[in-house]
Amino acid sequence: MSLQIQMIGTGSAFSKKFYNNNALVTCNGFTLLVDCGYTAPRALHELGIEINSIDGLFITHVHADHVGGMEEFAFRLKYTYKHKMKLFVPSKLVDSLWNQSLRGGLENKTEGFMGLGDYFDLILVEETVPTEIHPGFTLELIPSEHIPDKPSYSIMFNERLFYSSDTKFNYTLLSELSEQRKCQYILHDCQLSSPGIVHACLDELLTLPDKIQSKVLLMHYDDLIDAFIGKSGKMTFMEQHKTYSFP
Ligand SMILES: Nc1ccn([C@@H]2O[C@@H]3COP(=O)(O)O[C@H]3[C@H]2O)c(=O)n1
Ligand SMILES: [Zn+2]
Ligand SMILES: [Zn+2]
Repeated sequence: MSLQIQMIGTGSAFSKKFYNNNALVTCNGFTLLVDCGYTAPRALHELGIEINSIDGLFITHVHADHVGGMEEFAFRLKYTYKHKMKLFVPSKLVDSLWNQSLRGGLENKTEGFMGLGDYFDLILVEETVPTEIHPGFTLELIPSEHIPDKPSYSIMFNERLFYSSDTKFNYTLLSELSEQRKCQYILHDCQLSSPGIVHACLDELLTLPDKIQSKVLLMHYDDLIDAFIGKSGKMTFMEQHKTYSFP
């Protein structure tokens, strides 16, 4: 089943030129928003995409550029659209997503809104087993190395497209995905300057063999991108708002 991906933003956490690195992934008529950062509501508004036209939301980890738009989503879904969107959350993230990121704004004891399930149709997702979220549309959580002791996930879609979200560079994983698992496409975060520290940086990604690089699309980059065009080997920088098709 083919996938279409539109990055509603391609920026790093502190970019002032690009929106947060969040993606609309569509397969077989189902549109999933991967991450909902603090710029997501504006980015969607500029694209003319109504929140309630999105079928589901998936969260990779609890940094604000990935979850900071969720309070607005929750309030508008409840009060404007009167609709519970499907919210797919890795089970290890549920507690911190509510108690450490969203509870301050969303808890309402008077109305009895005491958890994510009061705003969303909450669906827990487990690691390392492909989960069918819609007929023909699967995702598999791959724990990523990002911040020590803070769970974060990359995703394998339909067993052939790897979406890193935020992760340090992992040559072994990318080789295995490409060679053993026959992964066809790799969408990877890319910090332009070295060292990466909590992200993969361009210098590290350039150590991949050409065969793997040619599968790689780069995202989550900072505002100095213009100086790096033409310096990314066989890898391609994704463009914000463009829709990419993956047959
Ligand atoms: N040790 C760390 C931890 C975090 N950071 C920055 O904080 C950002 C949080 O969102 P992000 O997209 O994961 O990118 C992180 C780093 O820019 C960082 O630069 N060094
Ligand atoms: Zn990020
Ligand atoms: Zn992060």
